[in-house]
Formats: sequence, C-alpha cells, structure tokens
Amino acid sequence: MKDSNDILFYDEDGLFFEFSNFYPLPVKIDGAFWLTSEHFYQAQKFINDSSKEKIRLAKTAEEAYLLGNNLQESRVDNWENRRVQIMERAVYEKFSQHDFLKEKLLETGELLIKENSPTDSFWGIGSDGLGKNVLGRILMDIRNKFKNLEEAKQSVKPKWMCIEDSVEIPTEYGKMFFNVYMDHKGKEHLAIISGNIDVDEHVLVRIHSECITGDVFKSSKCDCGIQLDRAFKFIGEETQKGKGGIILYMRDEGRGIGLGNKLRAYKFQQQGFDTIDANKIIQTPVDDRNYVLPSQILKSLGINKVRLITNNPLKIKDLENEGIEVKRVKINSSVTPFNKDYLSVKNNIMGHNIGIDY
Ligand SMILES: Nc1nc(O)c(N)c(N[C@@H]2O[C@H](COP(=O)(O)O)[C@@H](O)[C@H]2O)n1
Ligand SMILES: [Zn+2]
Repeated sequence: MKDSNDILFYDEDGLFFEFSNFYPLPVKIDGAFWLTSEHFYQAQKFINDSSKEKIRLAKTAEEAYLLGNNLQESRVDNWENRRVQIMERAVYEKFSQHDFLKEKLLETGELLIKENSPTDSFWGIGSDGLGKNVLGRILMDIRNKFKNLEEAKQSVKPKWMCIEDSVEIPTEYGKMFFNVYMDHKGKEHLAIISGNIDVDEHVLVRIHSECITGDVFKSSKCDCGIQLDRAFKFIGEETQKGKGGIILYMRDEGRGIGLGNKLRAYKFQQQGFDTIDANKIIQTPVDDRNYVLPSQILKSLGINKVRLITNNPLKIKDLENEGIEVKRVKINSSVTPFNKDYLSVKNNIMGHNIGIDY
C-alpha cells in the first residue's frame, strides 16, 4: 500500500524520476557505455553481441525496452533467475557513477522507496499498490550499501592494537608479523605481513574475508580454505625470493552477514537454492561487505599499488575507488562435488571468472 511518506518514482514528471531506469543518464559497465541502465538490463537478455549492440545503440530507454521485449533473437537461459542480479548490478553502477544520484538516494533516509508502476507488480507496486516492488527493494538495499560505505569512510583511522605494533609469529610459510586493526564497529581485523614490502612496487596482497567453516574447519563446501592456503603459500614463496606480501584477514564472515546467517543460508542451499537466493530468503544482503577498511590499512602502510590475489571483481573495484592501483592475480580453486554449484554461481553470476583446477 502507498503511504504519504513513501518515495514513489515512475512518471517522467515525478519528483524522483531519476530513480527510474528510464532516466536518461549514461552508465559504463564492462567497458561499454550505455545510454541508461535500462539499455544495459535489456541487452543482458540476449546471447550474441549483435543483439546486445542493437539495444545499446537504441536512442531512448523506451526503444531499448521494446527491443528487449520483442527482438526475436537467441536469449540467455534461466533469465527469470538471473534478471534480479542483473538489475542490481545495473542500478548499483548507475548510482555509484553519479554522485548527485547517490546523494539523492541517501537523502531519502529510511523512507520506503516504491516504483509506482500501475502495470508492473514485479519490479513495481502494480495497480493495487501490493506488488513485489523488487526495483524499490533493490534501491533500498543499495542505499544501505552506500550508507555502510559512508560510515566506513568516516570510521576512525585504523588503530594498531598490538603491543609493539606487530607480533612475529612463525608459520608454515615462514615468520610473519601479525597486526590487529579495529574498525568503527569494534571488530578486530588482521594484517599479516611477510618479508620486505617495497611500496614502490605493486605489493602482493590477499584480502581474505573470514570463512571459519572453510579457513578453520576445512569445509569442502567452498573454496575459501584453499584460497587462503594458496595465498599464504604464494606470499611465502615471494618472501623466499627476497620480496614479501600481506594478507588482510577481514572479519567479514558470510560475505558480511555473519556465521549464524551463513549457516542459515546453507540450510536453504541444501534445499536447492543458490548462495544468492539463500541470502535473500533469510532477508540478508547478498554481499554486505565493502573494502574501504582494507584500503585504509594499505594506505596507512604507505601502499598505493598492489598485485591483488583475488577472483572477486568487487574487491578490485572498491580498492580502485579508494585510489589504489590494482593488478589482479588470479587464484585457482579446486572443484569438489560439494562446492561446484557454489563456484559456478560465483563464476557465472557474481563475475569471479574462477580458474578451476580439476
Ligand atoms: N553468505 C554466504 N553464503 C555462502 O553460501 C557462502 N559460501 C559464504 N561464504 C563467505 O563468502 C566470503 C568469501 O567470498 P569471496 O571469495 O571473498 O567473495 C567469506 O566471507 C565466506 O564466509 N557466504
Ligand atoms: Zn567459505
């Protein structure tokens, strides 16, 4: 139902038309410019580049919409399952690339945002006002993400929490120096430094999100434990060669939703839902992390150029947004019968293009 305080957007002459995908504002995604976020969304329905290009070159969002719904050319399969993730990306890119829009979204505070479409009860609220409002929910999720980012940027400078700034601990891959950083929420994160750090070079870095099931209890359900071991080994080898590297171990368990929620999400995965839908079912963000704090930690160490050991495009994007030059170092995973679905979602929908050791 509509409430007088709700933020309603849909009509071209409405106060919040900028929130509509039809608002004429260009967005750059995957190296290409799209006249609107609607152009990008509609183009993703199709397999071949010529169809995508026809839509990309459409003069208006309306034209792109009509092409997206009428082009008789081969379409991607299971679009119904992918369209929300595609829409989330299109809208996130649009708002994160235009500060005035991000500000306008943040200024809506905690108010409900609804696409006041009289015809669409999936993306909007439909004629009876009771529709799913999926687009409105996406906007509110992105508003929260921006709020967390803003908070993290305002967070107190990371504080060295160790006795002498760092503690030497012998590891399987040689001695390393452990440094604790506390964030604005009181969470303690680790910077594990090995060997010589030459800030004039691209420093070898792994930003690892905590996964206690994988990192500690050797779960075969994900590739976190393998990735951590491989990053440690790689940095240990670099140290042997007289260089070095850093592992930033971030307490972002469960892609930021915490251990309990992750295990709740696992239960739904056991019923056949993928890692994205499982998070949504338990009403948590798909990924509640940002990498402002790791960027702050690196900069506090004088590091502005890194070779980042990751498959996760969001880590690269956030570091670059914080002014850090990133060269990506791919990290292979080993497929198990227990993690193959998870890896394929990371690879095919979350953009990780994972190197797979079979
Ligand atoms: N929420 C959630 N659901 C799952 O099914 C998962 N396997 C995870 N794992 C968490 O993802 C993070 C590692 O992902 P990246 O490779 O860094 O993108 C880590 O926080 C795991 O706990 N989470
Ligand atoms: Zn894991």
